[in-house]
Amino acid sequence: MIRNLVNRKYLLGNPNRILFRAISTNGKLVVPWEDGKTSKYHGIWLRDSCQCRECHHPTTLQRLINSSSIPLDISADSITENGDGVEITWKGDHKSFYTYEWLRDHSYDPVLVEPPSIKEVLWTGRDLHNSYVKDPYSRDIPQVEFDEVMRDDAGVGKWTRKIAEYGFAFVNNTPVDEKATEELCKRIAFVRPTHYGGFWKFTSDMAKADLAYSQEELGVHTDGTYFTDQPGLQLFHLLEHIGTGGETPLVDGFKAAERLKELDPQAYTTLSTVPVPAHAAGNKDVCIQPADSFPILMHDHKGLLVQVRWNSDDRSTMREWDTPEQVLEFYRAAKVWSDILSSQEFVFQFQLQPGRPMIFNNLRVLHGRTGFEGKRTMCGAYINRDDYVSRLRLTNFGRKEVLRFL
Ligand SMILES: C[N+](C)(C)CCCC[C@H](N)C(=O)O
Ligand SMILES: O=C(O)CCC(=O)C(=O)O
Repeated sequence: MIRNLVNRKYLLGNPNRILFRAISTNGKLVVPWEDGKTSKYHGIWLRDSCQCRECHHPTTLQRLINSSSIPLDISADSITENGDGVEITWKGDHKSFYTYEWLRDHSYDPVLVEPPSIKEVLWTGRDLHNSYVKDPYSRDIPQVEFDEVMRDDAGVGKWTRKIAEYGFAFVNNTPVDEKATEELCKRIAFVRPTHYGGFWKFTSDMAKADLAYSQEELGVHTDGTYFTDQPGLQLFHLLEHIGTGGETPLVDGFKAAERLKELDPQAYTTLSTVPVPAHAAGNKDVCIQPADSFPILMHDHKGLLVQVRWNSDDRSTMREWDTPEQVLEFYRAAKVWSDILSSQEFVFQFQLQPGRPMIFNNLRVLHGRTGFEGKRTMCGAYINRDDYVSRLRLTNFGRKEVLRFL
């Protein structure tokens, strides 16, 4: 038993029981853990992952060695362990040291430790609507205070956590002006500039050739389906509306996709596979199209739904079909999806208020606008997904915890 490690939160292997075989083409480092699990590591992977100052820049955290210079069948001259980990002396005399904690965190055969994450709280419009109509400031509605967000990173952590859980959040008591709203956005990260500008203010004057700059109704959608890198967050702050209409419907796209999969698995598969082209071409100086046509429901390499890319207005004419039969199936599936998105059960609709901006995850939550009359002025911005998630993790888990899994 490793005395000083017994109370460590990682049940670590008894070093005398490292069943080490010479690291060669087939040899691996094998670490049996106290909890009965056993990790196996390839020699080239270990050498490539050496964390010493020659191989891994201590400040920039970048790799310094040329991975392709490592022999595929690299082997070790010796291996020793101390209470904290394992030292390997490679042929050619380079020494690498791997703490047991690092080995456990980075175990891949099998994966033993998952990085910290925030559990999503999926919702239907009905879940939120009933609370909202009783009290728009109900605890059921994700919201934070402007002052707490502006005050410190704990406030930013609370705000980003709400966005991660619910896909959106209001910010109460925000000064009704562009400057304060832009400063608010920057508490998460720099804004994402596009052909609409960086931090934007817009009204129904067709200043940009896009329906957002009109009084038209906009069905629920995600923005930027025509960008390869769809904007991650979007913030809207209604500065003024003298007139009627202009309500905001929101739908939790992940909850809607869950229902689609239950209701019509074939439709879910169709919308997860058929490539959908998109464009932004109203303004004379741009014709923006993504590097590829992407499906409406996008999954990560583990099959997890991570992005909803749906904007029927911005969808281009679809010319690329696997087979002619796919055409009718796509429109059938899109109708099932659209019916879910517009159903009373799934839509949470409210009127944006000056002083209460709303930010949302544009890769999950769909937004829209009912038609309106009168003078209506909005401001807001996009923020890149990766810049948001970086800020979310650092303010909620702390840098040390986040860096554990690089
Ligand atoms: C937000 N702002 C008014 C600046 C731009 C709106 C862009 C709307 C576009 N049809 C899309 O869905 O991406
Ligand atoms: O005007 C609004 O409330 C929203 C406009 C919109 O949907 C957009 O800018 O994407």
